[in-house]
Amino acid sequence: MDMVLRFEGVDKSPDDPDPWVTKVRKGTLRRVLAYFRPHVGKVALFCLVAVLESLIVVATPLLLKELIDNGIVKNDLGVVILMAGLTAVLAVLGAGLTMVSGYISGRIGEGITYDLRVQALGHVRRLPIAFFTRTQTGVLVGRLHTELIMAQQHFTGLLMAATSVVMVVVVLAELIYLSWIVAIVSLVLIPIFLVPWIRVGRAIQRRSIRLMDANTGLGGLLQERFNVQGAMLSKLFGRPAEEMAEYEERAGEIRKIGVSLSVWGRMAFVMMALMASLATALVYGIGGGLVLAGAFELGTLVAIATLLQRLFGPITQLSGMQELAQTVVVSFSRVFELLDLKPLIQERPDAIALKKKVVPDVEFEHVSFRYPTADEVSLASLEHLRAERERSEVTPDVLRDVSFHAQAGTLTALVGPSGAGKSTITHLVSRLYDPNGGTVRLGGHDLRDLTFESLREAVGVVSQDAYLFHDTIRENLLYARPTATEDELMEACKGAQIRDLIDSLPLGLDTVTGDRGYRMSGGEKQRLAIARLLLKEPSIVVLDEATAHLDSESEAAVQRALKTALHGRTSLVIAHRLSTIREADQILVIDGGRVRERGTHDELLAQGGLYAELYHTQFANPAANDPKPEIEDELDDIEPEPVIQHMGYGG
Ligand SMILES: Nc1ncnc2c1ncn2[C@@H]1O[C@H](COP(=O)(O)OP(=O)(O)OP(=O)(O)O)[C@@H](O)[C@H]1O
Repeated sequence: MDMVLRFEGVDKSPDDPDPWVTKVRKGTLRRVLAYFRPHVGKVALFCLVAVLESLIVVATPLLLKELIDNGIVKNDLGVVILMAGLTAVLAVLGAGLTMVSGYISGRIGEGITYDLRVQALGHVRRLPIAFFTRTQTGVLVGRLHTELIMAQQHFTGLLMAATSVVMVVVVLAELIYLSWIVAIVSLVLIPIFLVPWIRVGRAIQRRSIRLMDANTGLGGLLQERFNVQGAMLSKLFGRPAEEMAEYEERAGEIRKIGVSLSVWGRMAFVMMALMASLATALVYGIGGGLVLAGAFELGTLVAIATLLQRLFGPITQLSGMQELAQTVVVSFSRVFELLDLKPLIQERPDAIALKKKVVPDVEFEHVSFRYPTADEVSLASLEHLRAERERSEVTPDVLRDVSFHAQAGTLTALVGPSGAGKSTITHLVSRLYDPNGGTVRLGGHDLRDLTFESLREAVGVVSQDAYLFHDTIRENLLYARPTATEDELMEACKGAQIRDLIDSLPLGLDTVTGDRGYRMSGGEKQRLAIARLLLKEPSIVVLDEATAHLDSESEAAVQRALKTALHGRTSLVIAHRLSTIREADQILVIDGGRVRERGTHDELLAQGGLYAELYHTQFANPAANDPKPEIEDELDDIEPEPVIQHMGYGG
């Protein structure tokens, strides 16, 4: 416990700042130890092997004493051969036991890291989307992966070093047995040496954390810049010289900390070696005098000298243990930080499942919402650029008193300026966020009363920039329904108007989509996303129509696909296309987080309000002024049509 408290007190200096985030909390050590519980049997076996190893180590000097005093000095070859043989046998046995203890410590270390990793992954998976919107992906991956590997390595090293404790105790006991004077001298020297070592240990610990942070930070930056979108932005807008300079600066920082860590580590080693040499010289001086005075025999001095080598070796390891233990505790505490983040959105223990096969209605009742603050959803250490003042800054309300009712099986179109809150409304329907006030209901149930599983099954989402995994088309589709047969996959592709494309590809469904689907066009990706939706068969569809102009063929295909996707479902569509808006059972005009107007296309036009104004502004725009604004209902005749770019407000 002391150790943990000491970490908290690590001094900060301008040139050697603490990492600004990781705090090792009181109780962390106890928490780390709790992970040992399932591995108690292996730990006991490990201790037993450690004791056996120590006994072998201390038996060797006794054999040497016997060999010298009763063999060489008394000229007895039999004793010499027997003792030498026994020493060799013990050496082989000791080597075998060291291998066994290495295996067991590996099993314990890996086992504990496995438990922690699985727990952390499960927890992060449950965190709300707000966490992921704030977190730098690479840094999160670093925390869950690289840092855990480091923790595991240090942890296994720590277990190995733990055998030193047993060794030191046994060696000291034998020293006392052989000569209490020499034992006392050794005992006095150890604390004198360990005091300066504590300072060295702290310096090493500070640098280890900074190194971990710097490595994770660079990893995060690389992940961001080297994914397809990042690489594209960088190629189009990037300033290679400046970017390279940034990489160099970060890599240079890592080099600087690494060199400093290496120097401090070497200093620790030198201190230990010096201590061992000085102590050995001292003991030989005192012991030699005692042999000359006839206080003990030559064999005893050699045994003591041998033992001392065995004592300072484990002490060196023990001192390294402090650094290792600190690093392990810090590494664990970085994962604990994540585990301690309470998911803002949780399933109630008594949550009920939404009825299957029944298409529910969607109702918003006086809903207000603001996006959560940084402190509510994420960790500063995972957002490398988060400003201190932003942490608890309350964000403004994005939705204010929003009420509407989307009848089961109908189409509701959301229109309005960019930033009005349309996407936010759709996020609340799939419970990516909970409202701060009011209620969102599906089929008459408050969303917060429903099980996650039934909600996931009921609501299907197609976003503007449909995300595809870097995998085959088949795997991307099966993600929605792993049990789907080949026929069902092809049927869904047909419904989504993507079948012809797939048939034309040499590898068909086994074509790889590329990172984030970058090898598919915008329209193709959206149709694949629709196929995925059709396989999922949700009763509610949340859709963000593409704003980008598609060519006439893609346009018509997407619209046909949508027609299939929305049929018989309750749909909430962020609409950009006139045909969708005209077909909607109700249009909600969202502005400034409120529902300003509602009604059908004709009703709203007749009202002559905001919708009418925006509609006319849009179509007064020559670029968007299609010669045939009247879209025929017969989908086969669909022509490219005006895209309502957020009703004239841009975006
Ligand atoms: N994760 C977030 N955290 C904080 N604020 C957000 C977040 N997402 C959106 N906002 C803010 O909420 C407001 C509403 O955004 P929303 O995405 O709902 O608008 P929208 O009407 O869908 O706009 P667009 O048509 O441009 O997509 C905006 O001011 C936006 O900046």
